[in-house]
Amino acid sequence: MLPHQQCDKKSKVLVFGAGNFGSCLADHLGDSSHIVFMWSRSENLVKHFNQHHRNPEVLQDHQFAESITAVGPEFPSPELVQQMDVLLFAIPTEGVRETLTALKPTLDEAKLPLLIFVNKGIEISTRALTLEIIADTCGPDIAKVATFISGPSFAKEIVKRQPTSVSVVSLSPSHAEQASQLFHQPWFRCYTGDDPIGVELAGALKNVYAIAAGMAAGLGFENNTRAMLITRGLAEMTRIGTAYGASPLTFLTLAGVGDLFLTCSSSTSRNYTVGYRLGQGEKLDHIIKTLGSVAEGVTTAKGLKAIVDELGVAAPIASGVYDVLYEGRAVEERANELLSLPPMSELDLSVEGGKPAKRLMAKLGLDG
Ligand SMILES: NC(=O)C1=CN([C@@H]2O[C@H](COP(=O)(O)OP(=O)(O)OC[C@H]3O[C@@H](n4cnc5c(N)ncnc54)[C@H](O)[C@@H]3O)[C@@H](O)[C@H]2O)C=CC1
Ligand SMILES: O=C(CO)COP(=O)(O)O
Repeated sequence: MLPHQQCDKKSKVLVFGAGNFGSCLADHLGDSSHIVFMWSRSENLVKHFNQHHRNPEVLQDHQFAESITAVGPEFPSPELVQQMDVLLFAIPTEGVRETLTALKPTLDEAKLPLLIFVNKGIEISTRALTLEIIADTCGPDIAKVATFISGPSFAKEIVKRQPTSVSVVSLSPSHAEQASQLFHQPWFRCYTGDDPIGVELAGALKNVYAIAAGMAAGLGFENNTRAMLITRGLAEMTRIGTAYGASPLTFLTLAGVGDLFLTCSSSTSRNYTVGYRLGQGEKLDHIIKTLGSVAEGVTTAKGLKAIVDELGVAAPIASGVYDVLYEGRAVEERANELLSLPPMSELDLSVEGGKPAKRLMAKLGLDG
């Protein structure tokens, strides 16, 4: 196992969310000698974690770094927040607006901590990416320096220090650089970039295609079908992203094809598992109740449908997933419809547009 490199500068980090990814990243930073607080809404989790340095709900076999203190269940106090160098948000996208709204009054803009987001989704009621949620709740100046980490990174492999790489992006290159310095380790390699819209879209959309890949496996289809779904899914993601206003190249990064490949090929993925169980004939409500963790692709499929309709781009796989999740269509029947589509050009990126990204950039006071 590669050793953790200790850092010269100890940062104080508050992690919002003590689920799989929040506790895994808290551990990652705690192990490199940062002082880490982890907020959970569960009183039992907070007590248990502080006594045993184990998370009773997720990653149960892992012994967590001693330098992590769980806090909660009350929302973190202004005194605690104001001491922090870094705030790391590891909660599902549906909880980000509520959390930032509660946090905003305590943020001191003159001494703003580094704000890092790792959620991968689209807010269902507004179709907003997290960049927009940040602008709405905290203002454009804070959104402009927010940083996003995304890429192929299963929590349960990170805690075992399996070599992993992620994209670290922000509209502000210096903030992406700071976040990269904070997280980078020989076994957790960080690559910086400046297309948060593309990275966010890639991270959210790959979950929908992971559901499709799981459905195909659940129906009994094998490797050729998975490769087809990954490749056509990538073409579809890139087409949607380009029409949205993101760079098509972003879909070739760790946050794009890297994460798509990972989650479409492994039953470790919750989204893949949701699809697999649907393909095997289970009902969505039952799957969600028994999954024990969030599968962001389920809500994202709904937000994505609205985005695709607005953009007017072809997204047959995402539409198929939406129809199964929300229109009560049978997986096999909908899959047969997809397979019966006429032949088409393989690389159709000739989409005009970029309106949603221009709208979002205008909200931030930046040219689209
Ligand atoms: N698990 C993984 O390997 C990875 C997960 N992610 C992303 O990280 C985000 C979190 O995922 P996980 O930790 O795996 O999910 P999880 O289901 O294991 O944990 C979610 C955590 O967020 C908390 N939470 C839920 N709603 C909340 C709200 N409204 N306000 C405050 N806290 C709330 C839950 O109590 C729980 O502590 C998701 O967007 C996921 O796509 C990203 C990369 C890898
Ligand atoms: O995003 C992930 C790994 O990069 C986790 O995927 P799931 O949410 O499908 O488990």
